[in-house]
Amino acid sequence: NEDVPKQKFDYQSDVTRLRKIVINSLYSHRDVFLRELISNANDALEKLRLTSLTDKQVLSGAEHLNISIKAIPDKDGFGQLVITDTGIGMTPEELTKNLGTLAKSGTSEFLAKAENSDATGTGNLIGAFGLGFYSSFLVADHVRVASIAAKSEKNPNPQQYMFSSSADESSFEIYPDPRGNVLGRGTEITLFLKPDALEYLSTEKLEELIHKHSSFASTFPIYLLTQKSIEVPDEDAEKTETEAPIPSPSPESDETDEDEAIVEETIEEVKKEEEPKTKTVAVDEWVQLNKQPPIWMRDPKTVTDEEYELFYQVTFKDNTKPLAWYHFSGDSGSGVSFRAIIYVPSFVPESYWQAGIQGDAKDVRLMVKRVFITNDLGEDALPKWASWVKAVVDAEDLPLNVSRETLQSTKFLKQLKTIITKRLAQILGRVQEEEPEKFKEISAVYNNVFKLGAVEDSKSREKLAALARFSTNQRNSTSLDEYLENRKQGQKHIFYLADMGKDTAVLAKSVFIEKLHARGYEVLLLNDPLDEIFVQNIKKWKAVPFQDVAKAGLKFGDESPEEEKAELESFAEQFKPLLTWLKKEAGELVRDVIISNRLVLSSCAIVADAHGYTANVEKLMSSNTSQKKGFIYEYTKKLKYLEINPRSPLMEGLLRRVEQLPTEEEGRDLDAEDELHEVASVLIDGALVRSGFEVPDSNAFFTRVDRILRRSLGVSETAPTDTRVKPAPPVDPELPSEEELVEEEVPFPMPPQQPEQVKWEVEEIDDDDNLIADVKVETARHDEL
Ligand SMILES: Nc1ncnc2c1ncn2[C@@H]1O[C@H](COP(=O)(O)OP(=O)(O)OP(=O)(O)O)[C@@H](O)[C@H]1O
Repeated sequence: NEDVPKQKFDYQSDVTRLRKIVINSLYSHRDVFLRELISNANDALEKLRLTSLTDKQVLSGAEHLNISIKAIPDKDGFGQLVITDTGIGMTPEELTKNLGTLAKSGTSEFLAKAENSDATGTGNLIGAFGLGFYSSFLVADHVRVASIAAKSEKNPNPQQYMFSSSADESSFEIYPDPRGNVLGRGTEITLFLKPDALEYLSTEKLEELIHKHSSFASTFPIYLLTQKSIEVPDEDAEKTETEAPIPSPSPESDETDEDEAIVEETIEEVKKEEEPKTKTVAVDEWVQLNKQPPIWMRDPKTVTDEEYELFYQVTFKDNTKPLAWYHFSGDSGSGVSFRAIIYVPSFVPESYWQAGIQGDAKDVRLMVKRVFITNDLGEDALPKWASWVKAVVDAEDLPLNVSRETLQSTKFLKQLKTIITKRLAQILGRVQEEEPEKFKEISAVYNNVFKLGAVEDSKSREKLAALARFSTNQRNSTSLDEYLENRKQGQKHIFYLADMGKDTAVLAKSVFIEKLHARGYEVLLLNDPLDEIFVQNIKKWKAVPFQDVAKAGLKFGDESPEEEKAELESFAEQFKPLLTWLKKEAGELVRDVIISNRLVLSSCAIVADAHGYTANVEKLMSSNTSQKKGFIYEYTKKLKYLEINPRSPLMEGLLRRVEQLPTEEEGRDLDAEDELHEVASVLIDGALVRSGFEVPDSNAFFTRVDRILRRSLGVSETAPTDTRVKPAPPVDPELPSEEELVEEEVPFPMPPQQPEQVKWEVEEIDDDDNLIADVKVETARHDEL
């Protein structure tokens, strides 16, 4: 062993940091190591199986595809745990690169968070990050990885190499395995267990862990070496103590029965040769732990909620529980039958909203006859709204050697897109109807996704818009259907007010809805940028059009036109001098000044023309700088009215003052004119602000407000403010030292508690959403396009 030339490598610094976190703060999570190693073994086997579809020679070296786990206690009470797979294996270069560096996205962000949080916090973080191979150091103070890559054209003569590292070293060694190519193909990980981790030598403990966390992790058999006592003839005792071979059947065959046959046969033979004189000996036996067929192949009635959850967590490496799921089988219409489980995760990753409009679905695991093919269905495999979905789909009839490229052009993939989006909308609709409390949790996460989907996906528009929830002036959450149930007689519109970024409590007090609110009408209060886009795309719900209440032309639906007209005309006549004067004062800012029919409390407001921009749309447009410059934008921006409330004492007072202004040139009172000029200016700017618009020059506005305040306080309007300040010190040519730059540490804010799980029973529904009970899954769960 010592003669072999060993090459020493330093770990990449991120790996050193990660190993430190693992070793220092994750004691209570150390069970995860086994799950992580089994998951890596499974990935390696899947890679091998996929490669073998196009290059058969990779299969040489080891006959079967499996994972085996063996505990080896030693005489001093310590011991090793060995996890072996016959997967794709690693070349010495791959050992160095894969195990010595961290190539995950978000690594430094994760490390910084983990280093700043306590053990529990770190535990939560790992679930999202995945420690992978490094979790070995939770239980082992020394790890050895022997690996031999699969034979290929590029590597026709692979050699078995060893990676060796201690938990407390910042370097690792790579060298040819002194035992030679004993593995044939694949990877063997030997954990030299820490003195306080010897519980992992117990087969009961290992069995329990694998059942709990990993029985769904692989479609390949997972074997555990166990010991059982049998009676044997005295002289045969020596023979039976040798280790049994792993009874790996091919995963495509009916493995369960064959396995049992092998074990029983051995016992039978032993029994046949039984002599009267026997003794009890321990024999090694490889027991397959994941004998059940994969979960998606089982009858949904036999799968428990816990099994669905665990399968989700293991398969998609998410330690939170899914909010809902749906398990079904169907026929793609082009003759491909399949089984699938679709999950609604408990969160939408932040990157979802940051990424472009293309739905980059990374978590639809497509299999063909249990063989994993890909989880990359291409960029437009799903509409953006559904691209967060996590699903497994197992197709029966696609050609097995379908490559990713040819796959993308198959009809099946297009149909899969329709199947998944349709089913997803269906699951969500059903939770909404049948489990309102659970739907609340889903809504808290996905409300904007529903709105986005209604805009983007015309096929699912109705279903998704029905799921969207809105705040109103009367309640926190309503669907469009519930809104219509509350519609008043004669009301011909769904009223909404949109102002992105504003709190709904503030919107509820908006000048635009004061009359609607006072009269008891319900108004949707929209404060997300998506909302405006949503209503403009949807336009109507159940034939009732949306009406932006910040626009001219608001109708309640119960007006008597004659009376209203007469009243407005009489006010217009009475306020004519003020309207004319204000129009001159407002200049270019508005098209006209008119008597308002919508104000109750406020004195005035700026209302957009039916074709103009409301404050919200103006904000949306101005965030897009290219649109800002156009002539149409500038023109449309001016399509505004200043509405005044004829019942407001302020307006009445202003009318009187305007009427008192001498019209003749010689009698002009310039001071009074200036003062009124200022009042008008503050009034118009105030109306803009109150209506959500930006004031053209906010400095000038506040200088005027300042002057009016001084006047009302009796302070001199012209007295200057003391504007002296201490000047900055002279230029410093030196950079500040590190001590000078040290800032107070801000503790890392912990994420909120996970929402409670939503249980979902799998039931059969047909395309008209009717429930079909008690029909066998093979025939009943059917998806047709
Ligand atoms: N048993 C194995 N057989 C072949 N390659 C392996 C095996 N275990 C690990 N590797 C390689 O080492 C790399 C690093 O493994 P590690 O577990 O640290 O991260 P990961 O598997 O990529 O991520 P995660 O485990 O979080 O999903 C893997 O991507 C894989 O290429």
